[in-house]
Amino acid sequence: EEQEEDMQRELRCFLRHITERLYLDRRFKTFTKPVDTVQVPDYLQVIKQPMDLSSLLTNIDKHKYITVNEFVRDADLIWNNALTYNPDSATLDRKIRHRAHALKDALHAIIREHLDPEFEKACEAMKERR
Ligand SMILES: CC(=O)c1csc(NC(=O)C2C[NH2+]C2)n1
Repeated sequence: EEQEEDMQRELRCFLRHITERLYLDRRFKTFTKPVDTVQVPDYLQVIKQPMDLSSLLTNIDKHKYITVNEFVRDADLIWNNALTYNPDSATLDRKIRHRAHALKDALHAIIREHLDPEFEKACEAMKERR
């Protein structure tokens, strides 16, 4: 009903704020768009669930996430995929892994700083009711 729609609108606003903060951070430029599988042809053999910051924004606007936890599961794919695809000691791999860890830390710091646990509980309760 009405207050549930208000809560979901507030959730989408919160998730957009997080995603836009990360999108604007120059360290995370490599994570803003889907990996170009023409330039990186073996990417989809290695990574089964690609994710990126622009896709998160699209998903938010398509009402894919009704709890913060569902959003975090997709957001965690971004940096986890980068660790998986870049395991070597080569300089570029290490640079991307460093950025992946920075993305993980920034994502979870913003959530810890801004998320009211009672709000997430209310979203989870609504998910159970549906
Ligand atoms: C987004 C992401 O994880 C990504 C984009 S390119 C890349 N890695 C490379 O191009 C090579 C360095 N060893 C493979 N990783």
